[in-house]
Amino acid sequence: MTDFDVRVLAPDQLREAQTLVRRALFNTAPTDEEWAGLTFAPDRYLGAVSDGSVVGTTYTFPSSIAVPGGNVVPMSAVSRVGVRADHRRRGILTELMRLQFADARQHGESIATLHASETSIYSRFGYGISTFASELTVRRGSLRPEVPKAGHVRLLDADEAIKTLPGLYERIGLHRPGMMSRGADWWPTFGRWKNPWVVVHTGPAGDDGFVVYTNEPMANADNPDHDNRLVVVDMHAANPAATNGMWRYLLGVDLVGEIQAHSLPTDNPVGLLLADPRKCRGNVADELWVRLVDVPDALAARSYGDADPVVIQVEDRFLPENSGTYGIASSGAVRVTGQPALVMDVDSLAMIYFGSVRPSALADAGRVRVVDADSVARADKLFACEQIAWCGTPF
Ligand SMILES: CC(=O)SCCNC(=O)CCNC(=O)[C@H](O)C(C)(C)COP(=O)(O)OP(=O)(O)OC[C@H]1O[C@@H](n2cnc3c(N)ncnc32)[C@H](O)[C@@H]1OP(=O)(O)O
Repeated sequence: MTDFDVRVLAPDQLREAQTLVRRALFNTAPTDEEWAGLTFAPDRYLGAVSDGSVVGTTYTFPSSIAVPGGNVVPMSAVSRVGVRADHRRRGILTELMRLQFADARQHGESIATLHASETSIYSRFGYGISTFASELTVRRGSLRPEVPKAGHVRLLDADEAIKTLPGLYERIGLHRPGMMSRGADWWPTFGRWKNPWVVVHTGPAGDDGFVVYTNEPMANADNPDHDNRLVVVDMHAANPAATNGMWRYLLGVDLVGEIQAHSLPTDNPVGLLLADPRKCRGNVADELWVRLVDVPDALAARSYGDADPVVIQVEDRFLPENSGTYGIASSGAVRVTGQPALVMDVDSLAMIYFGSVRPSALADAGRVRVVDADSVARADKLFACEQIAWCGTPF
């Protein structure tokens, strides 16, 4: 017996919902000005309501995501998950997740993704870490002289930026698995960055990259220079020359003590561009958490490497209709009957889906049960992906 109902929130409940989620994340409630700038995909803000008050929320906007092999498939981009502090641990998020997956299926979205505030929340609902990103800090770095120079950069003001970037992002394209479309539901959230600097790179074929960064003063009693920290929050490039050009620009900005870059692809070239690679320190963090909401559809959407087939058994306690055996072959993936060679939970399947983690690594870690030892190397080849997956879009 629960004392709450989960449902699609009505438009007049959205500000209460937005206030709840901001406060759940220890942020302030939206001001009138902030609220006026927010838009939401219709009927995708879900809530738990108790005694007439919104006590839990989750939202999704429809997007699409590139999967290995180049297909781009409908995807639920999940955010704004929060339960009021006095209503936690009584199953509200669990029921919201159940409703959200049903809603995703109704919209034909076989994949759901999110960025997690904590790693302890989402595995139980079948999400696994599917892409990773580099977080870098460059302290007083300089570019190696031989880095090729081609093209130029220009600074945009806020109005120019919002006119230019949507088209430029589309032109750059979803060229890695894990990259997602940024439609009309994403671009209004660009306002999350206060006073951003926006720089566009132009190469021989036109605009081909952009970087968005903010700055924070670093000066203090021990550091009286007017140094700033540049915080790169969004950076995309169509080609290496654009990446080089934007790093050339960033490293050349005056009054900068350090550059922090969030969420770069793990194969970013920054260390290779620097005269002293040790000026660049960083770590790799979990980026996109993925839920295969409709496992047969999601498995059929991606391509596979060249190896003899493997039968896997998927166990999905939260959405049992996904549980079953699947034949994975270089020609595709379908439901089959028969003995599995590998057995895994659906969150582990999400981890190997974009090729960021190898099945053998999960087997070594005890997360994939191996029935047929010969199948592990074949599964590695089938799920491998030449390009390193990366999303690169915060939401
Ligand atoms: C994509 C995003 O928006 S990320 C932002 C996520 N939101 C936040 O971090 C805001 C602060 N946290 C919250 O609002 C809440 O704690 C939530 C939303 C994470 C969880 O909501 P709840 O309604 O308490 O979750 P619910 O009661 O359904 O919990 C289900 C299970 O998950 C566990 N669980 C839930 N949250 C956590 C957590 N943060 N850490 C560890 N375990 C958790 C519960 O203990 C429970 O386990 P059980 O089934 O073994 O009993």
